[in-house]
Amino acid sequence: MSDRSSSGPAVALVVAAGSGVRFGADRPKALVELAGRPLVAHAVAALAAGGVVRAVVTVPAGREESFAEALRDAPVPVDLVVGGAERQDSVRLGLARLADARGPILVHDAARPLVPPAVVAAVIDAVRAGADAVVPAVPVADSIRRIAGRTSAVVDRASLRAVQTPQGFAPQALRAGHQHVLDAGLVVTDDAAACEAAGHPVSLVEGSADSLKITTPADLIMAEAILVARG
Ligand SMILES: Nc1ccn([C@@H]2O[C@H](COP(=O)(O)OP(=O)(O)OP(=O)(O)O)[C@@H](O)[C@H]2O)c(=O)n1
Ligand SMILES: C[C@](O)(CO)[C@H](O)COP(=O)(O)O
Repeated sequence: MSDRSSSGPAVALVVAAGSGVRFGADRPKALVELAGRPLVAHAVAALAAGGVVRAVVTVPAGREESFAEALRDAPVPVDLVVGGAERQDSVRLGLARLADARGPILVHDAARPLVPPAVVAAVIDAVRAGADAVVPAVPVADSIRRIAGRTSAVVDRASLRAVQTPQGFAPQALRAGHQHVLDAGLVVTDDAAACEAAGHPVSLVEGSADSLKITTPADLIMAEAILVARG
């Protein structure tokens, strides 16, 4: 736990520099439109509605203009930073632009456009309350099996959670986590794992089924249905 995490406004690092190979669009996935608006614009608006006052967005090299256009009407100031080869590289590069951040830093996938503001606010509140690293998570719906050679073994899903973003951090914990990952040559799939590898505890708050990650075109259909249901 940290006692230095609440002394500034909450800011966001939105990772949007992926190409979206599994989605297979004619443009970077974060620029794909959901209800006529790019995913990255939905994501920034959702973070702002939850209490974030500024966003750094990582973008693919050479696509700065398209992203600036997509975020022209963003409700908070946005800085664009060219991302890296892997997600963790993009986070590290974006983090360098947030060297002055003193309050909670929320790292969010542009590919999760429909995170409810209440989840964003819960993450911010948990960091302000002193947590180093906070993850929104949801119970696992499927039965789970672990591969064991040529057979497999059931895993008790009651103790498992599926991890979402935005993940919230005390700034020094997030910086230490990504420095550790870089120094040790580790590969992590999310930022809580980076902090954990550096010795910081990770807290959970309740995530939301609405906050699905758009990975394939089928996910976009699901997101459209969620928007219709929201009215
Ligand atoms: N080098 C990378 C890779 C990913 N991301 C971002 O990290 C988030 C989660 O990644 P994912 O959904 O897997 O996106 P892609 O890497 O673009 O997808 P794919 O693996 O299908 O190419 C996305 O918002 C993506 O833009 C990033 O900023 N920089
Ligand atoms: C950060 C993340 O969305 C948490 O579930 C996930 O780890 C991203 O994984 P991906 O392989 O980059 O899609």
